[in-house]
Amino acid sequence: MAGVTPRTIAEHRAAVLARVSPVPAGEVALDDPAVLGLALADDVVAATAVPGFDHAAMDGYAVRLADLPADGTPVTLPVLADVRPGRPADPATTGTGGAVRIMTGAPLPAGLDAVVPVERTSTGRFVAGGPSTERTVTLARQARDHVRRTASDVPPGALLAKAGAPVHAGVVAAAVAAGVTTVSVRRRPRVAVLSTGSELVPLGTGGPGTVPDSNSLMLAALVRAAGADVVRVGAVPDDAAALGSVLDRVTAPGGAVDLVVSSGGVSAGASDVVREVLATGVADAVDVAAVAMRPGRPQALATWHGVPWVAVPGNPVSAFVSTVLYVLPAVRRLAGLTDDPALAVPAATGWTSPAGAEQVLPVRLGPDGATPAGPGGHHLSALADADALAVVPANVDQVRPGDVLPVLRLPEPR
Ligand SMILES: Nc1nc2c(c(=O)[nH]1)N[C@H]1C(S)=C(S)[C@@H](COP(=O)(O)OP(=O)(O)OC[C@H]3O[C@@H](n4cnc5c(N)ncnc54)[C@H](O)[C@@H]3O)O[C@H]1N2
Ligand code: MOO
Repeated sequence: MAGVTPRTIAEHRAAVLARVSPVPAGEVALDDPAVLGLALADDVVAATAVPGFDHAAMDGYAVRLADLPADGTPVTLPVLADVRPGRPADPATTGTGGAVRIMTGAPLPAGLDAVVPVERTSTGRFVAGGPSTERTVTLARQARDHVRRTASDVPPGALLAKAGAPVHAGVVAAAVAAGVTTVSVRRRPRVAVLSTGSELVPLGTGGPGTVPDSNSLMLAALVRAAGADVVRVGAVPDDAAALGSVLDRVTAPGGAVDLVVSSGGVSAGASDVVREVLATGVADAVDVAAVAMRPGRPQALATWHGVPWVAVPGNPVSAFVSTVLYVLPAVRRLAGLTDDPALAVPAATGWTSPAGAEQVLPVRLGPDGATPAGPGGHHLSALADADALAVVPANVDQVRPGDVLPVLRLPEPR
């Protein structure tokens, strides 16, 4: 692409991110499974304390420490009452000079301040479901009080999860326990995915000279894994009018996609339909770029009827790495998720890298670090074996074992 000064990966990513902003937020109940994976639009703060009341941490007998000799001498106490989880402590159990049979999680009766586990008492064990038959119990002071105190885990108002984090099982556990019922989350962004090329045919069809449209399925899988809902258009022929009408349709008001992603048609060929459509005047904010990276040099950005459009090159490995580098951060920003930082991972073996361009290499992560995936290099078979992409700086032409590289993990399938 003559006349275009190559930019860095970071520069192109910044250009992409400048075009997107988070989708709107709304309240969703924490018992709705659809909340899982969505980004928090606000911090989640504890509404109530955890625990909400002083309670027994063991099955046993609640006692008043003042009734037990400090030197550990056993005493025999009358069993005054029986308290169970889920009911408030009966004021009648607020006795002193006796022991109260108590089960784990039950509120500690007022005036009592420790629990002696049943196995350390003369009772030995409780019979499951059995009635309270003990009239007295012999027990001694223990080193620990086995009481979980109000707010000892979470004080009211404590920050449980930050805006930009995804709602996951741990967030649900902490928030629900702390009295939170709904969270403010952003809906999943909607992303239209299409590929361009007159040679492309849908899955399971084809003839001489045709190519299965793997990119639109691959793009859809990555975009979905990153948290978006995908509108997959599939392959569009190398025809500017056809591509223009597909873009008009997916960006029509009410159709409401938040982002369009296309593969192919961005280099200098006679049938490079994206380049052709970008020149028609319908597209705004057109940015045809060359990135000093291998693979994935030709890239383009535009806005179509107000919707941001990221165009990645058609070579399937180029399309894959470009999607991970540029499209997935855009999806995360639209979704309201905080940026996924690169890991710093040592190379487990050495490999060569082109001079003057950042190399984006599919790798496998293991205990010794990153190893080129599959047969190495930019092959589809490497993608099938990869769990991350390593980014080798432009000024490095030989990676040595132990060199620490930025590594982007591929998203888990959803
Ligand atoms: N004269 C130049 N030629 C090329 C340049 C250049 O700068 N000057 N750049 C090269 C680079 S780098 C790349 S990458 C490719 C990208 O070209 P396009 O984005 O226009 O991609 P296509 O030509 O449409 O396709 C390239 C290749 O990938 C196959 N392909 C495309 N789409 C799919 C799909 N959906 N599923 C499976 N395979 C697909 C396609 O059949 C081609 O083989 O341009 C270089 N050329
Ligand atoms: O850089 Mo192209 O993107 O060679 O494959």
